[in-house]
Amino acid sequence: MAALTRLLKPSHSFSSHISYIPRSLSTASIEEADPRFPSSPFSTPNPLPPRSDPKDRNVQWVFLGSPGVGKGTYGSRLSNLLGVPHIATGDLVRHELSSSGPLSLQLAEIVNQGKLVSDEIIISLLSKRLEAGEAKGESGFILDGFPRTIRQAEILEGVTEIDLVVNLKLPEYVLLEKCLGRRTCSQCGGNFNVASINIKGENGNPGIIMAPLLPPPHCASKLTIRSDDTEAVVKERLHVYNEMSQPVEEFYRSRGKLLEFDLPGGIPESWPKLLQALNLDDHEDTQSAAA
Ligand SMILES: Nc1ncnc2c1ncn2[C@@H]1O[C@H](COP(=O)(O)OP(=O)(O)O)[C@@H](O)[C@H]1O
Repeated sequence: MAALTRLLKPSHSFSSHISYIPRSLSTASIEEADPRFPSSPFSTPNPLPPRSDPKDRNVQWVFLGSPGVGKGTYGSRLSNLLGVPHIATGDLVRHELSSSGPLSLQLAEIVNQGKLVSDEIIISLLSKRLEAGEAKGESGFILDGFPRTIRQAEILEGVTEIDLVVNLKLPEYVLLEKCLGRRTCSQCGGNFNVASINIKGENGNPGIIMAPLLPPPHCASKLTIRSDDTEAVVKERLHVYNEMSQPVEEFYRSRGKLLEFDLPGGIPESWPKLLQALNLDDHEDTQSAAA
């Protein structure tokens, strides 16, 4: 329980917000060095070695990347494949926003300006989510949208061992289009994207083609747009990412945990390559997951 005790020390500014750290975010493996990840800084992490069943892997992964890059898309696909929960702090924030709880007005103002919610609030929401998952017997996770500040990364580092951090990357001009094209079905919760991206390569920069991910007819009349997916707010979120979250990439790079992944295109092009980069292309489940 060493890590938990450390986190809950009265001197720690988060002590009043973290009432519980699930076992998966607490003790055991912290003190043991993980031989999969060499300690030398700037080394490229070696994703998990192939094993017979991806669901045995119980991963603790983080997805980093700018708004619109596809953290949710690929995080949730991998969560299905690996049988671990996909926990997106943006979803936790939106869930809180949609409730009439005391936090919702405060959160609406922050989110609709494209700013970051305070570390205290986000850790409190995440702790509650992990606690609920632990009670249901969840173990392992794919974290999406957390950590987003060095402070969040340090706190996470203090309580658990992150196996791998996947840094998804797309050129900035594509990110804006992708955010503005996002749609969610208010009935089934399905996520779609109406943006059609076809940028020719020039001046040594590669071109990129991303076909839209269109909703089926029964969702078409029920599509919603996130209130923070307006041009001005997306630009601010991209700016905030560069200022506050890009240093988190370096935090993990220097610990040898960062796997850089440049998306080569849309889902059909990117998903098989991502599986390959993660050593997950060896299992039959990947075929059905790709469908
Ligand atoms: N780890 C976090 N720290 C602070 N704020 C967060 C965090 N995760 C989500 N948020 C808040 O929720 C909003 C939506 O998050 P998310 O859905 O991850 O958006 P994005 O598309 O920008 O990656 C963010 O703009 C921010 O206000």
